[in-house]
Amino acid sequence: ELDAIAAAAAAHPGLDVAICPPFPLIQAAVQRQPALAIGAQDCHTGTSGAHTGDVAAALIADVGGRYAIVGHSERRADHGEDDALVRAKAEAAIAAGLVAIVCVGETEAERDAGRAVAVVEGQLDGSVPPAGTGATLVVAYEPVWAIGTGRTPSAGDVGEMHGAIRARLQTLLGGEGAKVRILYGGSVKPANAAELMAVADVDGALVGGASLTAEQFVPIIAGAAG
Ligand SMILES: O=C(CO)COP(=O)(O)O
Repeated sequence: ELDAIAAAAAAHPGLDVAICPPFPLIQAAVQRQPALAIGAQDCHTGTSGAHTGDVAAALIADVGGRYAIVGHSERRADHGEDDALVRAKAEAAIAAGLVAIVCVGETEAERDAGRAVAVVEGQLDGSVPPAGTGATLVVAYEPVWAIGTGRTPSAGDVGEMHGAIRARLQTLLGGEGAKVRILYGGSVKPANAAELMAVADVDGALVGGASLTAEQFVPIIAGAAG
């Protein structure tokens, strides 16, 4: 699968394609496809010390990783990660030379209550590193209720949220906030990728299930390339 994905990435040099496998597979993925960007699904906040089971951002960089996803909703839910911890992880990733992909997104109850934009703005305020730049920071909007469910927000709702995220990033980061790429994630599939990627301020996708097979991920790469 990785070979076919790497070939598709090479065929679209204007697009940044990255694969973020579980920790034990990062080094093997880098060695197999050195030209394909590989990243991690998490990282630790610290640079040294005794933290058994945690993986330092510098170690991810050492084995050739280039990205770290931080604050994924599953980390926030399964491990109680709050905004301050997510920000500390993002800062550690950036300090190690990685690009930090900071995830935000509302639950279904929060959306039903009309609080989706306010919730995401609050997550951005708490988790975006103040020194983030267009080169070091990516934000991924992933509504929790859309992850792995086959459901996606309407293009209108995605546009509203990404516009709000852009505005907040510009408030938080000034001019760099205009350069930070904002990904949409949650049930991105070959059939909906092009439509979602065409929405204003959607600069890419964070793909879960459909990234596991080249059969599904390669058409998403093509859809993102337009
Ligand atoms: O959480 C996700 C990516 O990190 C999205 O997962 P799915 O694409 O499987 O919905």
